[in-house]
Amino acid sequence: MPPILQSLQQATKMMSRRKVLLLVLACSTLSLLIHQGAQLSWYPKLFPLSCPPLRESPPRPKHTAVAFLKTHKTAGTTVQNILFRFAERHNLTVALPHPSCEHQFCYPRNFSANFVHPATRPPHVLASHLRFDRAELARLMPPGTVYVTILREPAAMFESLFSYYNQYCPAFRRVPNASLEAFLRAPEAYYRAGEHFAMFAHNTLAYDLGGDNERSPRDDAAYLAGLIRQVEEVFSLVMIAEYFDESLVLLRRLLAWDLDDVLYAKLNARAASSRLAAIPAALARAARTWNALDAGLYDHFNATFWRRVARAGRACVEREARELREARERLLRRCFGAEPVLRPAAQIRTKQLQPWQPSRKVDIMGYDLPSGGAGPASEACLKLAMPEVQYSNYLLRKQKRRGGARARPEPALDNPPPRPIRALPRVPQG
Ligand SMILES: Nc1ncnc2c1ncn2[C@@H]1O[C@H](COP(=O)(O)OS(=O)(=O)O)[C@@H](OP(=O)(O)O)[C@H]1O
Repeated sequence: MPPILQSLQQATKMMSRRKVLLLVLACSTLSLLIHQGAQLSWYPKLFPLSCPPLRESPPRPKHTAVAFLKTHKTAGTTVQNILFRFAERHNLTVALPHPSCEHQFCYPRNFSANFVHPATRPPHVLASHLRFDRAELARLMPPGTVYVTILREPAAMFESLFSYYNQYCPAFRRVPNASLEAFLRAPEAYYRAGEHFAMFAHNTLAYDLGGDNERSPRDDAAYLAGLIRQVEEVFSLVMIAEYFDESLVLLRRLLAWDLDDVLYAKLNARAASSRLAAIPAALARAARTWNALDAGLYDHFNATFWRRVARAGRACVEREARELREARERLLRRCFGAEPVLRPAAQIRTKQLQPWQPSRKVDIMGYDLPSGGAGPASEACLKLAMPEVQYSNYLLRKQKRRGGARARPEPALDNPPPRPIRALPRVPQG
């Protein structure tokens, strides 16, 4: 036996059984603390990898001035729904588009504060689609507004855009058999910069962020770097759709909200039959090459996201994300029955919960309330699963009533935009 083991054996013999037991107990407690991140006040100082306690003392007040840039096909509707419900619970004003902008702030035009319905000004919260314009948002939002947004892996996002906007975007309509592969094999054959809704077919993230979606980082690396810098200057948090729960943990910490404030139901998801089960690697590469600006933005902010998670303490963020998932599952069961399922619009009886369907070829799923649902709990459940169009209309009506704007006719916009995509749910069959 090596000498070191011999001396260890001797030392052990010298200790009483009780001391050994105490040592084992102390080691296990220490290991448990490291893995579970127990919320003891001395814990963060002792283990710098952990995160600050859940309950801050003295508690920071919840931050209520929030502008969420709702980028396209990035889980933005789910985030918007969280913000709408938070605003309602805390009696906050939500900026909503003028009716001639439909439920978007006249996208794809650059945002203007004039697109905001007067009955929804001055707002605390803004969360509807728009093309980012820093100065115009600063004109509208109160000082101290926290700006947040969300990005999604560009190949997955492009597959979603291609399917969702297939009937609206001319670049996609030209492609034979609505084949994503055919488009990505020769995008230039179908794409015309500057035509209607072209931004849904090329670097949509960059466009939504107010950038020039026709720039190529291959020819102009400085442009991407500049766009990243501008985003970093304004946005306090860039969430990542693939890590949605972790993103919400960072969001609720940034805003000093409770975990309950960020519970959600997944909204605007396509049915499995309307999506590619997996994007082949070659197709994903082609999607990233075509959307190189978006790929550069995503790669950068995905990296900064994980640096942020590390700063908050990865174990802590994961633990909170787990708590969030558990609380969310309990809430979904309470609202939508023992086995809550996403259903196609045709199977949703509650009209307010039928999601808008972009075409006959794409099914967007939603939840339904169990029959006979009534009372205040079901009101909260209704809002939890309410699609964007219905929730925006509901909030506008409510805020107009609150502002006493009922009797007045809608003010006209000076320069009304072309009508955006029709925002009506497809009539359910049967
Ligand atoms: N929580 C959560 N986590 C991950 N992904 C989610 C989540 N909620 C929604 N989604 C997916 O986001 C897609 C819809 O995005 P948006 O709501 O931003 O679309 S829209 O631009 O408002 O039409 C849509 O993607 P596809 O199904 O691939 O189309 C949703 O499935």
